[in-house]
Formats: sequence, structure tokens, C-alpha cells
Amino acid sequence: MTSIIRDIRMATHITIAATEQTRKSLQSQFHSHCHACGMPGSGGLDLHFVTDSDGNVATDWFCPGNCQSYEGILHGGVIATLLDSAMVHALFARGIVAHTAELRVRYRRPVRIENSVRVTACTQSHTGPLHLTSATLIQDGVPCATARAKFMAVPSSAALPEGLF
Ligand SMILES: CCCCCCCC(=O)SCCNC(=O)CCNC(=O)[C@H](O)C(C)(C)COP(=O)(O)OP(=O)(O)OC[C@H]1O[C@@H](n2cnc3c(N)ncnc32)[C@H](O)[C@@H]1OP(=O)(O)O
Repeated sequence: MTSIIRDIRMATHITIAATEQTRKSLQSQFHSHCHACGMPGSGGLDLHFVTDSDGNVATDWFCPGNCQSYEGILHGGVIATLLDSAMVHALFARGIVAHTAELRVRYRRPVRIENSVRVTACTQSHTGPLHLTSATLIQDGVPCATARAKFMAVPSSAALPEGLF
């Protein structure tokens, strides 16, 4: 816990080595009721990310029929949610708690429902508290959507649970 707090304090301005332990800890502290990666069984997307040795995060997700837009195609808003969430977790893995400030999605190919996708994300760079990230959604080996985003790190005093300062 102490090392996680130290990581959060550092992370506002410094990119640290990404770890699965850091990602999980920040998810449980700050995201336990998230529509995308929390709330299993209550209408959330129930995403489960993992962090690899390069600090990238990934999840495999089955696109359910109730998330379609046009017939047989995954809703573009859901695609944006998947990509946004993946980038949040890439930041979590580096000890960074941040809010989406800008999200640009390129919808390259329709994503079929009732099929699986893999969503990956990584951090790119940062200028002070503004972090640049990218994410990709792949189905059957084909990149169907890509995203770039800017995230603003939450000041560490605001990010930490009350009583820790
Ligand atoms: C009301 C209830 C319904 C709610 C529906 C909500 C809306 C949705 O969720 S729809 C589902 C989400 N969206 C999708 O699945 C779309 C996935 N993408 C696609 O199908 C295709 O990429 C599509 C249709 C956007 C474009 O395909 P296509 O027509 O083949 O274009 P493509 O060959 O890639 O590009 C044609 C030109 O447009 C340009 N272009 C394509 N995308 C962009 C872009 N984002 N910005 C600028 N230019 C672009 C290309 O550069 C190209 O230019 P040029 O001819 O000069 O080289």
C-alpha cells in the first residue's frame, strides 16, 4: 500500500515502470464501480485487463448482442468505451490516476457482435500531468478501431483516499 501511494505521488509528473500489481491496486481503489471494468452482473461491461512485461495492457472481450448498433455491428459508443477504458488501465499500470481529456477514435472496420475482440493500450508520452495514450481494437487479427487520447492526471492529494495525508 505504501509503495502504491508513493507511485501515485510520483506519477503526476514521472512515468514509472508499469506493473500488474499497481494497475490492480488503483483499479480497486478508484474504479470499483466503473461501468466498463467493474459492476459484474449489473449491466457493466465487466472488462478484465492484464499488464504485460512491456507495460501494455490487454483484454479479450466477447461482444454481446445487446451492444449492437446497425444489424450485427458493435455500437461505436461501446467501441469508444472499450478503447478509453484500456487507456485508463495502461495509465493505472504506471501508477497514474487520470481523467479522459480528449478521445479520438478511428472506426476502420465494422466489429461483429457475438464475436470476441482484443483491446490493447499503452502510454506514449507526457508533458507534466497531460498524458498521451493509444489503443487498438482487433477482431480476427484485423485492427477495426484505433484511438489516441489525452488524459489529465488527477493531483495526488485528490486521487488518494481521505485520511492518507
Ligand atoms: C440510431 C441508431 C443507430 C446508432 C448507430 C450509432 C453509430 C454506430 O455505432 S455505427 C458502428 C461503428 N462504426 C463502424 O462500425 C464503422 C467502421 N468503419 C467502416 O465501416 C469504414 O471504415 C467506413 C465506412 C467508416 C469507411 O469505409 P470506406 O467507405 O471503405 O472508406 P475508406 O476506403 O476507409 O476511406 C475512404 C476515404 O475516406 C477517408 N476517411 C475515412 N475515415 C476517415 C476519417 N475518420 N477522417 C478523415 N478521412 C477519413 C479515407 O482516408 C479515404 O480517403 P481517400 O479516398 O482520399 O483515400
